[in-house]
Amino acid sequence: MQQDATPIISIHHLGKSYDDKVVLKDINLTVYPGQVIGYIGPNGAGKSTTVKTLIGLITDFEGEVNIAGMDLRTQALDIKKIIGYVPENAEIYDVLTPMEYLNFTGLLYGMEPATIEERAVKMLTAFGLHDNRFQRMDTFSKGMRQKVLITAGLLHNPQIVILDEPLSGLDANAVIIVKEIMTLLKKEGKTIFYCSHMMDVVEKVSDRIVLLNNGEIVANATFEELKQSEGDTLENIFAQLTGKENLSSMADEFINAFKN
Ligand SMILES: Nc1ncnc2c1ncn2[C@@H]1O[C@H](COP(=O)(O)OP(=O)(O)OP(=O)(O)O)[C@@H](O)[C@H]1O
Repeated sequence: MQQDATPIISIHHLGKSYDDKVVLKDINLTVYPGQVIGYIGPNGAGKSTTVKTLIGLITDFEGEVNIAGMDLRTQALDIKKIIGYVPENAEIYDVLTPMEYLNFTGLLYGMEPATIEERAVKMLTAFGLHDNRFQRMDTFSKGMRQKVLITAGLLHNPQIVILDEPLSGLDANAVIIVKEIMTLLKKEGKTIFYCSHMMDVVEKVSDRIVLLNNGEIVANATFEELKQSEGDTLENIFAQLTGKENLSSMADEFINAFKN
């Protein structure tokens, strides 16, 4: 798709270690404008580390990252302006109300207060939080907080949207809304980098699936291409490529712990 366009994200030989533990090894990835990348991998594979690098939180990486023609090492602040990031878990300022929090976030992005107000009300209403918009968030459920985080990540209408397990804690209706939001953002030409363990959603929304295992990319293809070479469902492909084909015997082993 759009192979002749200029890439919006180019990652060359990205590496990252925590002390002497190597977490990302020679990651090479090219993402074109308007693509939805499903970035998947087992727990601890290095997905969040990749994302934290792309959004400029991790600076001591090896290799080169270029985003929208800007070098991540020297132009991180400009890059941050065009990225929207929704983390899986965040320390939300829960003594604030959603409107206060979104106002704070929007102002950090240099948005006009009137635009923040208008957009925040519309987005919160779409998520069913209109009546909660002036309540302190310390009483909110995980899903309600997640809805506020998603709103905060998208408020400035970013060109690139990075979602790290955004569906965490959301109820079934909210999952449908977020999937639909992703589809609409894609239609608007946004580039989406989507990390998730929810294989059914990744399978449906991604143009390209990138599978990370032990800090290395072990697959980078469309779902159709993966199906032809690796298996019928993304769950099976995932198990095959991450060397975990004996999942039921692992479950047996777990339950056997109760037996003498
Ligand atoms: N701040 C840190 N200091 C030391 N090690 C870390 C740190 N953050 C992550 N790691 C390690 O790096 C590896 C990759 O972690 P990362 O969070 O990127 O994985 P992930 O693929 O996002 O996993 P999950 O699916 O469980 O969220 C793990 O072994 C983790 O223990």
